[in-house]
Amino acid sequence: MSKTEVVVYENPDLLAAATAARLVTRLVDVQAAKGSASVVLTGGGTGIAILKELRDSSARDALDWSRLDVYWGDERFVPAASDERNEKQAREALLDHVPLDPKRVHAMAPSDGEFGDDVDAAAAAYAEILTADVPAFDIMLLGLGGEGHTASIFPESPAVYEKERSVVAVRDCPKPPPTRISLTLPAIRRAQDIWLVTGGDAKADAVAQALAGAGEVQIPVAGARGSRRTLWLLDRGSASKLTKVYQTPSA
Ligand SMILES: O=C1O[C@H](COP(=O)(O)O)[C@@H](O)[C@H](O)[C@H]1O
Repeated sequence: MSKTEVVVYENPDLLAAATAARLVTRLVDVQAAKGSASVVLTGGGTGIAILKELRDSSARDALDWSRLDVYWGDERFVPAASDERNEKQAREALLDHVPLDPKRVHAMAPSDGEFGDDVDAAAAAYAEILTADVPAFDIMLLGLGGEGHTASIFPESPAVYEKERSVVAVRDCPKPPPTRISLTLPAIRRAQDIWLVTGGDAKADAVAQALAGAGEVQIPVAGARGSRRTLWLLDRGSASKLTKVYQTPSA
């Protein structure tokens, strides 16, 4: 039976630092148990702050980076060199600073890559990678938007209704850039552990609605559940509209 837990940190810096520490610990445990581990990265302010914290932490050396598979939950479909790309931000924050096996870093294609501007082909290619490689992700990090999107699944958009495909092209996103690639909710639910990481008052309504059991069509993040565990990692701002009292580690 999958568990849902909520941890609230004092501020966004502590949220990022504590999540980085938790991430390296969990990945080391998974590697010890299975030999290798997989992680799905998110873009966004908190997601990238966690990666920077991990880069600056001496604990990162506890992980065997060569036995880690890295995937993304979503990507902005822009040129490879664009600062908007989640992959580029993640590389600068962490991936270029640790000894990963390049063959195990599974980025989604950019708009000037092998599929050119064919976002459907790029999404289908990523789905192929997942079919070949991934029975279940070990840990998936996901952010969320104030209107309830997660990955690039926006409220009431075609992606939120997808039941068959694991990866879809997303067009006309309300948040720029408009064209993206995203895992779907069925693919997200293939993760053992989902960690929903977000900070700031602007996320408070979406967090409260998702945890109160909102429908995933209106609040897509409500549909993000891990098969083993769903862990919400929040700061005081993003948790400010929760009515129940949750675990708050002291600063
Ligand atoms: O565009 C995106 O936004 C969300 C949330 O980002 P934030 O900066 O508001 O925290 C992120 O989860 C997603 O990966 C990204 O593509």
